[in-house]
Amino acid sequence: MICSKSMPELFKTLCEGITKFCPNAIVNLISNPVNSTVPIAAEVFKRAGTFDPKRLLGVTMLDVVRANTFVAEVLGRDPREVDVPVVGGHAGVTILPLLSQVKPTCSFTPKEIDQLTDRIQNGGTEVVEAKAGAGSATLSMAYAAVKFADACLRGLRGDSGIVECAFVASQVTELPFFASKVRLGRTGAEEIFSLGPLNEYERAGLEKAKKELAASIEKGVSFVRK
Ligand SMILES: NC(=O)c1ccc[n+]([C@@H]2O[C@H](COP(=O)([O-])OP(=O)(O)OC[C@H]3O[C@@H](n4cnc5c(N)ncnc54)[C@H](O)[C@@H]3O)[C@@H](O)[C@H]2O)c1
Ligand SMILES: O=C(O)C[C@H](O)C(=O)O
Repeated sequence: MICSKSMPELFKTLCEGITKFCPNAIVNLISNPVNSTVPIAAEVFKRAGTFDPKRLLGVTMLDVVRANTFVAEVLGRDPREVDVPVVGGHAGVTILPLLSQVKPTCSFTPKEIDQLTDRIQNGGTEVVEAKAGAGSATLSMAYAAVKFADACLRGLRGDSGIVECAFVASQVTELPFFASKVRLGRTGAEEIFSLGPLNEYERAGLEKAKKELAASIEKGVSFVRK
C-alpha cells in the first residue's frame, strides 16, 4: 500500500496499529531515524496505555556488526571472535563504540582509535552516499535485523545470557532513551547494563553523543505531542 502521509506520520500510524493488533509484541524498531522513531513509538504506546519499556527496542545491531568487522580487520581476526560494545544511539556521533572494552582484550594507537571511531560512526552514511539515492544498507541491515530478532527470540524461549546492544528506555544516563548492552529474556529487555569504565576519549564522545541524542529524542516526543 502506498500512502500519502509523511514518513513520521506513516510511522506513527504503524505504531497505532501495533497498539491495536499486537499490544504485547516485543517491537524491534529499525526504521530511521531510530534516535527519534523509538521515542515516537513510546509516546504512541503511552497514549494507548500499552507502553512497556522492556518491549520496545531500537535496533542498533548494525553498528555492532560494523564495529566488530572494522576492529577485526585491524586485529587480523575473524569478526565473529570480536565483541565491541556500541552505545548511545544510531546516527553519527551518537554511535559510540567503546574500544576500551573490546573482547578479546586489546589496545589501539590513538590514530587507530580515531579512524575506527570515525568509520563506525559514519558507516551508514558511507553506504547511503555510495548508493547515491538508491537507498541505504540493505543486506547488512537485513543481517543485523535477523541477528537481533534471533537474539530476542532466544530470550523469549528462555535461553540464558542473551546480551546485545539496543536503544531502549533507560536510566543509564540522564536521557530517557539510550543504547547500551541489555539482557534479553522472556519479557524483552529484562536488564539494562551500565556503560562500565570509560576512558577520557570515550567520556568526551559520550558528552557529544548525549547532546545530539537529547535533541533527536525531543524531536520524536514533540512530534507526537504537538
Ligand atoms: N537501523 C538500521 O540499522 C538501519 C540500517 C539501514 C536502513 N535503515 C532504515 O530502514 C528503512 C528502510 O531502508 P531502505 O534502504 O530499505 O529504504 P528503501 O527506500 O529501499 O525502502 C523503503 C520502502 O518504503 C516504501 N515507502 C516509502 N514511502 C512510503 C509510503 N508513504 N507508504 C508506503 N510505503 C512507502 C518504499 O516504496 C520502499 O519499498 C529506512 O528508514 C532506513 O533509514 C535502518
Ligand atoms: O539509513 C541510513 O541513513 C543509514 C543506516 O541507518 C545504516 O546504518 O546503514
